[in-house]
Amino acid sequence: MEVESSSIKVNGMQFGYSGDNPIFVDFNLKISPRSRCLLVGANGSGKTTLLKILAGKHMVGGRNVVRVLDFSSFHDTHLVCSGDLSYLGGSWTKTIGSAGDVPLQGDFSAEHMIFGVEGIDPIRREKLIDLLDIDLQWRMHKVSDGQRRRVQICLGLLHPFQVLLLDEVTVDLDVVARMDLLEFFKEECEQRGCTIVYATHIFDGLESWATDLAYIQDGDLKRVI
Ligand SMILES: Nc1ncnc2c1ncn2[C@@H]1O[C@H](COP(=O)(O)OP(=O)(O)OP(=O)(O)O)[C@@H](O)[C@H]1O
Repeated sequence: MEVESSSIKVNGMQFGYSGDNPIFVDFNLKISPRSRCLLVGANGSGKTTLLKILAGKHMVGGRNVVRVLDFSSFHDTHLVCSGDLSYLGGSWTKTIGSAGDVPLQGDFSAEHMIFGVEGIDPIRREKLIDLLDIDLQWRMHKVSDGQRRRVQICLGLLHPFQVLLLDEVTVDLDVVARMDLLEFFKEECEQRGCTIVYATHIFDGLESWATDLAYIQDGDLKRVI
């Protein structure tokens, strides 16, 4: 008998911001382990909203509606606290375990931020600092948007995640950094069996990167490949 396996499963989800019409009505999604899924759709189609729901930032229905690694992404907070589920979005904050949302702007160094995260494999940390070309002496209130973004991405990748949700995070990166990062993501999926969902409007270099493409339109999922 074939055992069904999904890293991400959404079952008949309904969601709208309070007072507004629902964005999703009876929405279903299944993403298998090792997938690199591109999430695409017009502005306002609901990509960010969906990623935030998957990241457990909105309570939607009961425990069985939004499942990540077979847990409820909203109720089972250990998913985020353990680093198994990592979300990198547009805002300049990073959710770090029980510390909650930590701002990424202020008079402190990149080193302070990165080495302040406990329980990290030093080899993985060095690899990410190198990959993202981060100068540990950067002061976070004086760096450029792209430099701050590199630190944010590094923080989001320090724990060896099982599911990674990316919302347009490569937008401030230069071409070389973006390509290196995409290659790193591919290796992570292939070597560690992780799952990545990446919402973007920038398709350069993604032709052979993605294993799945999910297109959202009118609150429905049109799976393309
Ligand atoms: N906090 C909020 N409160 C109320 N409505 C919201 C909120 N955030 C988003 N929306 C609405 O929800 C819909 C989906 O927005 P969302 O940001 O998820 O789209 P998106 O596909 O990520 O768009 P883009 O490609 O422009 O980033 C839009 O109509 C938007 O106006």
